[in-house]
Amino acid sequence: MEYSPILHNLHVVPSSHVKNKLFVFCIMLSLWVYMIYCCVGYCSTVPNLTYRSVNRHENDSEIDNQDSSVGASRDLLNNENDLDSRGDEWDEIRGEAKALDDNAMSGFLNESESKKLPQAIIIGVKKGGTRALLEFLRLHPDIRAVGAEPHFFDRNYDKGLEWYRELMPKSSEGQLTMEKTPSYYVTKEVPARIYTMSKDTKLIVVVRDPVTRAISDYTQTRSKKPDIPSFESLTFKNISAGLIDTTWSAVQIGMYAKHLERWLQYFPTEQLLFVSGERLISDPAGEMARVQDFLGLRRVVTEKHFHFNPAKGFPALRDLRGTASRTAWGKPKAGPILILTQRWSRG
Ligand SMILES: Nc1ncnc2c1ncn2[C@@H]1O[C@H](COP(=O)(O)OS(=O)(=O)O)[C@@H](OP(=O)(O)O)[C@H]1O
Repeated sequence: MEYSPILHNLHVVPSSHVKNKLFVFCIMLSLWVYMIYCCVGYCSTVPNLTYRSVNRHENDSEIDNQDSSVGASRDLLNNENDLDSRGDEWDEIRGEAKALDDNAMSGFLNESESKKLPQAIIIGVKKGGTRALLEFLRLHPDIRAVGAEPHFFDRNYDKGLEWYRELMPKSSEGQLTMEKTPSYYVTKEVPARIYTMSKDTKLIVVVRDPVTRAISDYTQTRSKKPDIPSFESLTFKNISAGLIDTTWSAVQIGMYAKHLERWLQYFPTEQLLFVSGERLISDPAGEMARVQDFLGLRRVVTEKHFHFNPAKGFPALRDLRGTASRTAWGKPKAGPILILTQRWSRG
């Protein structure tokens, strides 16, 4: 057959044209898939952010409301809107890790991670040292914890378990998901609700001398509302007779044994761990060893993570930048050990 330019055009030129089109189509398809993936990753971070802002707003308006946790008690100390902001303060210290948590690409890099309901919860007590304990635990590579207080089992239960799960950070198999909400311990509905979620939930209570706890609670409120009555007048019905007003919430929260009875109706003692708020200050590594044992974790958080700051009188977190765990997050190994001092204000 003779060479024909017409035939050549019919067979060769159209096929290379189709190839070009296919090539462009593939590139566009890949770009679309990538963009959709990024959007999905971004959206998964949105509920957390939304919750934080909504929660703050709710707390602002609740500041003068009765605290349902202690029933009909007199409550002049409901200033829990402070709690999340202190969480943010700690988050600044852990800024690097938090930024990675919120990064949509971290999900892309580790598809085996998912959000899970907490297997362990710090349930109390308010002003016991719960924030410090949670932040110490967040140093552990096998723990993923939400920084803000979800208040799911006391204030947001009607939102449902899916809502609660969405608040949790992603975790991989073998990692424990945790949260802390100190008002759970004194709220009568909470033990049954946690039991309904999972009867195997591990429960941690940070307790502290009830009198210093009450003073800490009161001091925090007075820094916001200087006009409240004196501590003595709120504590005593009759100061000369030494008669204490047990209807005051600051006193009620400190009646640890009374609240414990409710918990023991649902959970065996082995599932509850009482942590000493005092020892979290005097011997944080020792107390952390107990907590890690209770949670069935390796003792990773040890003396080397703490630095005692004599000026503040509190242990501060030591940021071990450059350790193996940091390099696991893709950070450079070089760099000096930084000692980060935590600014703690009373109240
Ligand atoms: N390492 C470390 N650093 C700073 N503070 C520490 C630490 N360990 C325990 N504490 C004590 O924690 C008290 C605050 O308790 P909470 O975090 O449970 O308060 S809150 O319920 O979340 O508002 C707080 O009480 P006050 O300082 O008396 O207010 C501290 O005494």
